[in-house]
Amino acid sequence: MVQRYVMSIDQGTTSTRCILFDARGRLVSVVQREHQQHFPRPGWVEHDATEIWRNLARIVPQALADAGATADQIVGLGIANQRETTVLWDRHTGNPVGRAIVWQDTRTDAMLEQLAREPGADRVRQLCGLPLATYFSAPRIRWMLDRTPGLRERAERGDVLFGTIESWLIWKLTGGVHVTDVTNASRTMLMNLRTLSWDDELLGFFGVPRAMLPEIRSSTEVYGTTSEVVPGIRIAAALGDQQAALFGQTCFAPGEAKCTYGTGSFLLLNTGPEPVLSTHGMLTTVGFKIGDEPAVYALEGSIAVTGSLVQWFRDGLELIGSAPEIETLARTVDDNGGCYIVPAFSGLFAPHWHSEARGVIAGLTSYITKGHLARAVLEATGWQTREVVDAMNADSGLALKTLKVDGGMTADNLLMQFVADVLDVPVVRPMVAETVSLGAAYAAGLSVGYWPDLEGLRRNWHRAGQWLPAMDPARRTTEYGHWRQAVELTFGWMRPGPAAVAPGSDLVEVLLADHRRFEQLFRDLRNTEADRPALVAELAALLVAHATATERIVRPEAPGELFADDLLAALDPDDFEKALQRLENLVDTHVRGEERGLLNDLRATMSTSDRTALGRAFAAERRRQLDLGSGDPAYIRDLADRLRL
Ligand SMILES: Nc1ncnc2c1ncn2[C@@H]1O[C@H](COP(=O)(O)OP(=O)(O)O)[C@@H](O)[C@H]1O
Ligand SMILES: O=P(O)(O)OC[C@H](O)CO
Repeated sequence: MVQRYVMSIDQGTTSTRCILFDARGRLVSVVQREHQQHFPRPGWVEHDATEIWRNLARIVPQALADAGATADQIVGLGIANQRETTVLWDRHTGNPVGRAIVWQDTRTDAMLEQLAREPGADRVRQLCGLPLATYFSAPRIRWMLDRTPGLRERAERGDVLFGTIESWLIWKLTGGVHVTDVTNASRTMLMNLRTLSWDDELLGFFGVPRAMLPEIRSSTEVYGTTSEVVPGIRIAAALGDQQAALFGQTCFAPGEAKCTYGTGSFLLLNTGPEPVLSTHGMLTTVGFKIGDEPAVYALEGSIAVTGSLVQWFRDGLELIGSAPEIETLARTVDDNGGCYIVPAFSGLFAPHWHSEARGVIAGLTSYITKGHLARAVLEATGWQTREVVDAMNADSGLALKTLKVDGGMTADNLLMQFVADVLDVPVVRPMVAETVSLGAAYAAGLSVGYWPDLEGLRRNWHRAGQWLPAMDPARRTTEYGHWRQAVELTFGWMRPGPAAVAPGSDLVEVLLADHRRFEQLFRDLRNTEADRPALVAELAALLVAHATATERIVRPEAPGELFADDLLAALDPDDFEKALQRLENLVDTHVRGEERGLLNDLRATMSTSDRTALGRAFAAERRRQLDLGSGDPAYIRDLADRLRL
C-alpha cells in the first residue's frame, strides 16, 4: 500500500522547517534552514521575505526526497508561522516592498504614543483583544504606508498587498491566492474578535486600506493547491505558530494550557467558545477554528525575549559557542550570585506591556562570573514565565496545575527544573518536541480527513519528560522579589518617567504625559504581585503634584479638582481594592474630560509660545511638589487640609 503523509511547514523567527508526519504522528523527515536576522538600528528587526521564500523552495523538495515520497503521497500541507511579522508585496511583480518588519521590532513606539491619544484608542482592546503595543501588525502597516511615497495610493488600489508570513507563503505557493487564517488575523489589531472579520473602526483608526488585506478563513480548510515549488499539494491548514503548538499539545478543551519556549515564549490557555477579556495584561486571541465550527479562543501571555537572550549571549557577547553550552556554563556555579538579567530588548510584553522599557543587568559585583551570567540568562526565562502564570491565574480565577512545554529551550534540563521550581507546579514535555509542526500537521490532516477527530489526536500525546518543583518556598519568595525589583529598573528608559518631564515642553504634551503615566500606574496596580506600596506612593505623589500644578498654573480660577479623600483611602490597606477602583474612576473622568475639553481649547486658542511658557511653569511647579515629598501620607493630608479638600 502506498504510504501517505502530512506535510507541515513551520516558518519561525529564526528558521523554516519542513516536516513529514505519518498517520501515528511520527516524524518521517525533517529539513530546516535558518534565515538572516537584520538589525539595521537599535530596536529594529527585519527579515527578507524573499530569502524565506527561497528557503522554503529548497526545504520542501528535500523533505520529500529524504522520505522517498512524491507530491501525490502528501494528503495535505499545514503551515504554522511566526505571527505579527508584516510583509507588504506588489500584486503584479510578487516582490516584497522592503523588508518584512518582525514582531520584535519596536520602531512604532512613538507612533503608538500618538495613536494612544487619538479618539477611539480606548476601543481598540475591546474590539481586537490586544493592547496598543509595538508587537502587532497594524502599526507596522501604517508605519510603512506613511513613510514610503506613493505606497498608500497603491495599497488603496489593491496593487500592494499585506500579509503575515503564512499569507505571503500561500500567495507564493499558489500563484496568487490571497488569504490569511483567523488566528493570524487575530494578531493584526484589525480583526474584530467577535465577528472574525476586518473591522471598519479599527481600519479607520490605524489608517489601513481594506483593499490590501487578505480574506480571513478558518484554520482548517483547503485554501488552494500548490502551483510552485512542488505542484499539486493541497494547502489544508494554517495557524499562527503558538496556536499550532496549542493544537499540537492537544489543548483542545477549556482550561488546557501550554508554553512554547523558542525565540520568545508564549503561554496559551484554551478558554473555549467565548473571548475572555483580560484584566491582567494577557492577550485575547483566537486559538483555532476548525472548518465551519465556532472559533475557540485563548488567553495568551507573550514573552518577547527568552531563547533570543541565549542567542545574544552566544552571538552578541560570544560567551558560548552554541545554545546548549549555556547549561554547561550555568552549572559551573551554584546560583546566580545575586545577578539578574531582565531582557527588555523589545520593551516588556506580558504582563507589563512597557514598550519603552529596555534591558538591565542588575546586582553586578566583582564576584560575578560568566557562569553567574549564564544562570541569570536562564533564570530570566523562568521568572518571566512566573509573571505570566500569575497573571493568567488571576484572569482565569484558576490555579495552573501542570504546565505542558515544548520548543527549542526545553532541551535545557537546568532551565526546565528552574521553571518547575519557580512556578511550583510540575512541568511536562511530550514525546514530539516539534509541537508547532505537529499542530500544523494535525490541523491539515483533520481538514482532509487523514485523521478523523480530535480524540484520536489526543491519544498520540505521550509524556517524554517531567520536572517536579524542588525549590525551598522562602528562597522562591526572596528571589522573586529580587526579580521584580530588577524589572522595575527597566521601566521608562526610552520615555520620561514621572519626575522627568522636560521643562519647557508644550503644556498639552506635559499634561498628556502625566495622563498616560496615571493609566500605566493603575494598570500595574491591578496586579496583586506588584510592589503596590511603591506604586501607590508614586501615584499619590504624581496625582498631587499634577493636580496642584494644574490648579495653580493652568486654571487658578477653578480650584478643587484634587482627589484627596480617595488618595487617603487608597493609603488605607483595609479598603485598598475599593478605594483604588474609585480613584481610578475619578482619574479616568478627569483625564477624559480634560482631553476632550481643556486640551483642545488650549490647542485652538493658545499660541505655541504661550503653551511652551505655561508648560515650563507647570513643569517647575510639578517638580517643586515632587521635591516637597508629596508621596508622604502626612504631606498629602497636610496638603489636602491646606487646599480645603
Ligand atoms: N539547550 C538550550 N538551552 C537554552 N536555550 C536553547 C537551547 N537550545 C536552543 N535554545 C534556544 O532556543 C531557541 C530555538 O528554539 P526554537 O523552538 O527552534 O525557536 P523558534 O521556533 O522561535 O525559531 C533559540 O533562541 C536558542 O537560543
Ligand atoms: O517563531 P517563534 O517560535 O519565535 O514565535 C514567534 C511568535 O509567533 C511571535 O508572536
